[in-house]
Amino acid sequence: MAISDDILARAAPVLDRMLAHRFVEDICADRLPRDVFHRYLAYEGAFVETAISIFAYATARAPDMAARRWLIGVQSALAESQIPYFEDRFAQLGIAPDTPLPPQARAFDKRMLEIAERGSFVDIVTAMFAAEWMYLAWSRRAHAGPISDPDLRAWVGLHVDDTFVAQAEWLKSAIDTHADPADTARLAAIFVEVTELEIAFHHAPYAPCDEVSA
Ligand SMILES: Cc1ncc(C[n+]2csc(CCO)c2C)c(N)n1
Repeated sequence: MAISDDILARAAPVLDRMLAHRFVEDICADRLPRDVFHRYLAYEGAFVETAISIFAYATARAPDMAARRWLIGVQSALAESQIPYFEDRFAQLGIAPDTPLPPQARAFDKRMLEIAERGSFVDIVTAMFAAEWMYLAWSRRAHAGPISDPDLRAWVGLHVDDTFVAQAEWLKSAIDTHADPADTARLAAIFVEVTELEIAFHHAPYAPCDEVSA
């Protein structure tokens, strides 16, 4: 079995919990409250900025030029198109760019950055694989159904388009190319930990009063 598939198999219970998350179920049933979506977008904007740094660490530790080139392309796309997307949406929807982050969103950002600072190339790639693979899975499911809010529809659409699919698949195959089978248990633990943090992250916009106690 490919190492990436072994990781997915070992992480199946937590991955299934994320895919059955209230946030995902609400989008699939076209009933995600607008205020929840807008708070979520504010937390997301902060994470996309963190993702630029995460990919910068991955670029620095990349084993070859092909990987470096790919990762530089990812950083460029995040800086040149994702960040402007958030700036534009925040302005249109009246979301404050400095919306305070709840503890769960801060914990996710902090731990992802920590893995990037301290981990090996495959550790970083696995953390981002965890973050992207489940987005692809739930976005495909959500995209097949009706989504009334055009902004939410566009957001889900971003995660089923060819660019995002290629990115998630690149991460998966980078694990298979560069990881050693002896790394599997450590990488599966990273995948599980990141997915647990994702579950908490997606719970946060439902409980904005957590921001007060932050
Ligand atoms: C909390 C959170 N987790 C995962 C994703 C999926 N995702 C979409 S773009 C991107 C960064 C660069 O490819 C990632 C990880 C997300 N958006 N937000």
